[in-house]
Amino acid sequence: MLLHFTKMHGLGNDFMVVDLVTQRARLEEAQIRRLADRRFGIGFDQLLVVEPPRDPDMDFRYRIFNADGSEVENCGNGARCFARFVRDQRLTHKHEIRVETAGGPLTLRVEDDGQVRVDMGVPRFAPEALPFDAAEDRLRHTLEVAGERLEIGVASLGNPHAVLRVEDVDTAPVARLGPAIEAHPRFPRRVNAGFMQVVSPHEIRLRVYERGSGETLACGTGACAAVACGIRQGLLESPVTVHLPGGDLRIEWAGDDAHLTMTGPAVRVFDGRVALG
Ligand SMILES: N[C@H](CCC[C@H](N)C(=O)O)C(=O)O
Repeated sequence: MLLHFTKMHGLGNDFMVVDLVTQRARLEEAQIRRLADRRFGIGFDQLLVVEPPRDPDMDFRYRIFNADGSEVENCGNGARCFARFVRDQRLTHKHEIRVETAGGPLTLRVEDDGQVRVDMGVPRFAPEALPFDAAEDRLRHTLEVAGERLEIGVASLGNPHAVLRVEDVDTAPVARLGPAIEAHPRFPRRVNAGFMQVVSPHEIRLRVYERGSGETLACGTGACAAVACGIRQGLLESPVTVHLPGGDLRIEWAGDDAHLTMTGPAVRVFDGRVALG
């Protein structure tokens, strides 16, 4: 069968987006890995799947698969592309779209200027929310990794994030420490590893080594996690502009039990069809 898809990106974090509302297909883990391959397949950081909702209060079910085939709880850049896609495909005419994810509900709002604003819910820091093996919630945890003793913040945006403050993201040891943090045994479901440089209380630079995909040009939930940890640690104040290699995101969070919002672009690149072997 031929599966119709759309290639999209959020600040260079790129996606294959598939409508399984009007199409039917079963995508196995090995197939997803093949499709994700940038030489033998279509190539993407994540596969985003649009399905009918299971919860009648929601408009869609939003499923996310990393390039390694693992299904995950959330994808922030993907959420913005999801909102553009379902409107472009006329699966909805709403400007405010409620979606259910494995990590909880999200509200996506397509703004008049074409940017998309996502209500990411309340960031959580308790170790069990990630999960992370630690005795209690702390602003910073000590992590022994690759022969080094690091001080990290941890946060869940539905998916797990470790955030390491660095002096300069350009010289940060992302290639060496990223995989070691991702696979650290204290993160039973692995973790996304963010490297955050504080420019000012309202501005950071960030690189993210993503769980299941490696370093990407941008990570939406990673930007949210870095800002949430930075605000908690007293380093940052809302709103914060996050400069990622692929571009900028605006993150707002009033702290405590307030919902955190992320605003940024969503770009459609091309439509295609692929034979599912
Ligand atoms: N690699 C992430 C999923 C994609 C997150 C990222 N692309 C975003 O924009 O939030 C994880 O395994 O939790």
